[in-house]
Amino acid sequence: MADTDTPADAGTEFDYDLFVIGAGSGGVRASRIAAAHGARVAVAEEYRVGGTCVIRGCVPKKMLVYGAMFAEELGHPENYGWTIEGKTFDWPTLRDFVKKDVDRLEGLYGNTLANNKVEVFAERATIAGPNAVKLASGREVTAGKILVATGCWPAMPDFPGVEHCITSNEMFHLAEQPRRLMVVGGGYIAMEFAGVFNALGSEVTLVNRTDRILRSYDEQIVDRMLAIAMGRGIQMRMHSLIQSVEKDADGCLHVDLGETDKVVVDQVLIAIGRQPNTAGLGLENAGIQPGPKGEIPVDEYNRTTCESIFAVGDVTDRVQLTPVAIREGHAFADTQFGNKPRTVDYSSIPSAVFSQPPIAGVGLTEKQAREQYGAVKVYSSDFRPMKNIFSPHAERGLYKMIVEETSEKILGIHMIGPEAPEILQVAAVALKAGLTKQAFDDTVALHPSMAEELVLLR
Ligand SMILES: Cc1cc2nc3c(=O)[nH]c(=O)nc-3n(C[C@H](O)[C@H](O)[C@H](O)COP(=O)(O)OP(=O)(O)OC[C@H]3O[C@@H](n4cnc5c(N)ncnc54)[C@H](O)[C@@H]3O)c2cc1C
Ligand SMILES: NC(=O)c1ccc[n+]([C@@H]2O[C@H](COP(=O)([O-])OP(=O)(O)OC[C@H]3O[C@@H](n4cnc5c(N)ncnc54)[C@H](O)[C@@H]3O)[C@@H](O)[C@H]2O)c1
Repeated sequence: MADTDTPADAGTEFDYDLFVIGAGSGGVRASRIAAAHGARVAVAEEYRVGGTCVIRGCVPKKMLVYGAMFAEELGHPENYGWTIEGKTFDWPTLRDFVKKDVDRLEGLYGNTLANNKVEVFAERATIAGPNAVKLASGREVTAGKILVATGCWPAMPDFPGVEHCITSNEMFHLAEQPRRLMVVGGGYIAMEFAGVFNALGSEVTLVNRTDRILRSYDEQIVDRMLAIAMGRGIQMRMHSLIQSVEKDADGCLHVDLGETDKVVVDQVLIAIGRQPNTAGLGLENAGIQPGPKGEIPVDEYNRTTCESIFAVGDVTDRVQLTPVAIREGHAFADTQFGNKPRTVDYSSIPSAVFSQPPIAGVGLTEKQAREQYGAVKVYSSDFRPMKNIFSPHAERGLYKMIVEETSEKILGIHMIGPEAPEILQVAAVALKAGLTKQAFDDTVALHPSMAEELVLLR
């Protein structure tokens, strides 16, 4: 791996000091910060500035989640004293409202790059050599350093008729709301879209190859999630794999799950993970050997085996989350162009699944804590959130805190319930700061709130 303290290329030996491939979360942050440090920066984007998070990930997804939450509230207006005649839901209206905001954000990201004097090439770029980039237009440019921030792409299984299935990319552009939606996978994307479309009134079937979903989350929390999802009408087909999909003349999809019956749906969403975007990227032109999933191997300073080439974000297959890609891009720019060598701390990264209701967690799950520490203590609160009193669903929230047995140092916090991600973000500070359960006990409850359950854990 190359040195960390290589100074920015000040001369004009190259067209740019830095060429970034991919204007997503990691690439935009790296471009902006490197330019602020005085580097001459260009970035190439083959689709839309903003990348997955802004254009077809976190942001439009969260807006659809708000749509689902609104539908949920509208489902039981009478307890609030409202009578609403002629309620109807129009998917294209929600879809187009989300699209409009994505367009607005894309513009803001473009402005940020322009304001920082980052040159944007709206085209695909590939690596032509250690200091050379080839653009789709045929033009070749040179740079002192190249940063690969090309992200990931949805993985697709291989079965007859897979071409009739779609990925999360297409979910934001559907012409019609699917009356019957099949979701394949048991991860983030599967649970989030299953929750959204179930709340919007689609019949949702989730197909998962094992009996576990959301593997990185606390099992008890996930079990609660599964029970709630089934209670809300999501059909769970565990230990199932699609054998084939056939499309009939009406456009309906007949899905063979290898069982006696075929399930007929309007759309099949494949959400089985995302693979690094390195195919045809020209890594071989710089002697970089991708890893088994196609990822670019890097060290803690985001250095590849080629000393002028770096990589950040999903393409490195470390942690596929926006805030992590942003931190990596920032640390790279500070290290290489700001004379401030920095690495990213990957410990205790909080995360959430924006399902209905959401799940959030930080630190070790109960199982992981028992494996690592042997004896641990688990405090929990299993409660019916006051908000749910208005709802026909008698759903209960569950908060768990896992602590070291003797010191009671917090090892993990896990939650399911309304607004869990909002509450967990703050609780994660306590875990990161190395606090003990006593600090929570010492804090007076803020009543009435759901968050107060965290200082009342037993
Ligand atoms: C549906 C969905 C929901 C998500 N929700 C969340 C969430 O709630 N919270 C969260 O933290 N994370 C979420 N994520 C993950 C998050 O979006 C990614 O971790 C993050 O966007 C990674 O940033 P990146 O910079 O590595 O890559 P990206 O943001 O994917 O950016 C890569 C960019 O490179 C471009 N590109 C690729 N190859 C080339 C090339 N050769 N030339 C030019 N341009 C190229 C691509 O078009 C893309 O714009 C979600 C992802 C998806 C798919
Ligand atoms: N809220 C968030 O932060 C958020 C939301 C969406 C996506 N993301 C990021 O994007 C990544 C990708 O999301 P995802 O949901 O596609 O992946 P994931 O890794 O979360 O889940 C993939 C699921 O597909 C299953 N699977 C894998 N291969 C399979 C196969 N061949 N056949 C059937 N099932 C298979 C896995 O067992 C797993 O349940 C996530 O890992 C996450 O980092 C984050």
